Amino acid sequence: MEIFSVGFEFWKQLCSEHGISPEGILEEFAAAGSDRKDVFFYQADDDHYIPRAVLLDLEPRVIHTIMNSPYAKLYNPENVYLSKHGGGAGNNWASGYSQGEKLNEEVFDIINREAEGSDNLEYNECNDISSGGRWDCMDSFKKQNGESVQSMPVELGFVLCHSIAGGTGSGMGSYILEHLSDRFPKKLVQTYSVFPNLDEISDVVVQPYNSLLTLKRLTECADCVMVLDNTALNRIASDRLHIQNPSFAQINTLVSTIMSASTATLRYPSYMNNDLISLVAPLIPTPRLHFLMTGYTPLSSDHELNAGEVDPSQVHKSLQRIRERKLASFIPWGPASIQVALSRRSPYVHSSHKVSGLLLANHTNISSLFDRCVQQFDKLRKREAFLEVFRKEAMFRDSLEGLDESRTAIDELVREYQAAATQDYVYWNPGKAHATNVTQLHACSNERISFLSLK
Ligand SMILES: Nc1nc2c(ncn2[C@@H]2O[C@H](COP(=O)(O)OP(=O)(O)OP(=O)(O)O)[C@@H](O)[C@H]2O)c(=O)[nH]1
Repeated sequence: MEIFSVGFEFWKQLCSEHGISPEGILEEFAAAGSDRKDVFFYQADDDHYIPRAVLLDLEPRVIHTIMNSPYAKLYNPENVYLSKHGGGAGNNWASGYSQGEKLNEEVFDIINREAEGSDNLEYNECNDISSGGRWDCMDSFKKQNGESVQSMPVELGFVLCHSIAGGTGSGMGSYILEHLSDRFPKKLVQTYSVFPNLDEISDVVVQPYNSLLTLKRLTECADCVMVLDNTALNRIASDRLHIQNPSFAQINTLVSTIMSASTATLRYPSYMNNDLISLVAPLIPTPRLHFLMTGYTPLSSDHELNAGEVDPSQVHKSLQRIRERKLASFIPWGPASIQVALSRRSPYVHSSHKVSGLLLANHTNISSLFDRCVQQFDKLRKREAFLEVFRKEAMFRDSLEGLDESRTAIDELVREYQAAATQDYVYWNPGKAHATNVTQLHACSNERISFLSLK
């Protein structure tokens, strides 16, 4: 199974939450719903919904799997793109990137068509691209639902879902990411990026090279990266859910839960966080430190079961307590930022938990993940291991500078996160050595918790 399954699971989850059948038909029981199906789907006719998605791949296997599944008719066939070459990227970032360059026109024709279509619509949209190597491009409307008298400003954004370790999602993904931010400089680019499981020996030997090359683009070209860490997800599955050797299908169930919960306030709007910008802006006070951690919990104590809906005033009291008692450490150079967004959730998907919560945190400790990636890179690079596959591609034929620049960029990112945990971060200058004693750093964060309550 491949990473595309993450995007596929996401769409399956959205269909079930909005009462849309695998063929894209709105179920009768969902016809009167006040949810915003149009955030992630367009309406072909009264009861037919199509995902705002572009699926791209360099080899046919996964797209064929989808086309042979009950969801074959869900997607717009013009938005499913398979390279004619069909040989994949061989787990090589450079191959994925250079194929992205060659296919640039065809791929961006599809993306542009989606984006233009969105602008022409009366209500606003936000685009989305998902899937490792294959990108779903979804324009998400922020059309106010029927009762509202106000119309919202038109806004377009992209969400990309990919892996950083293989060849297609990382290499071709990097190419698209660079050109997306060039072509749509004012649009928000958010990604769901799958990080490899560093606890196990990967059969992708060049994974550390692929990862740093992609991380550099994620740092420079994305506005917000949701880190989906396979190491952490595997540990959760085995330690907390007691699943020995979890499969990707099991991991992807966790991932699609996080993805759907993190888009819940867009799809079930309330008074705040109902567009992508207001969702991520409070979490990201400085532009490069935009890698977010997620946590999810079904809260199921008796108290919650009897309490029913979350009382916002109680939530705010709890937050105040956290601040007053300093139960969490926050960045010392800015206000302690912890927010809660309450959201409804789908009435069509049964859950035994009355309340569940998604945590989105911008935590300086994320730098330890990048640091591990740098260390893995160094181990290979020092031995000059597996460089010949990169030298085969024109961009690395004469020099491996591009590879080493990525290492420098991520090392700098790690140092910036470390500096952000100190009072004098405001004076931080990437070019200069920072006089921080790393051992004295403590991790701090900016947090947002979404409580999804049943209504
Ligand atoms: N969570 C999750 N991770 C996956 C899945 N499939 C692959 N991965 C991880 O993603 C990385 C490789 O990504 P792939 O999707 O196989 O690679 P690709 O982007 O298709 O690139 P090529 O195979 O070179 O064309 C590895 O770190 C895998 O552990 C999946 O279904 N779920």
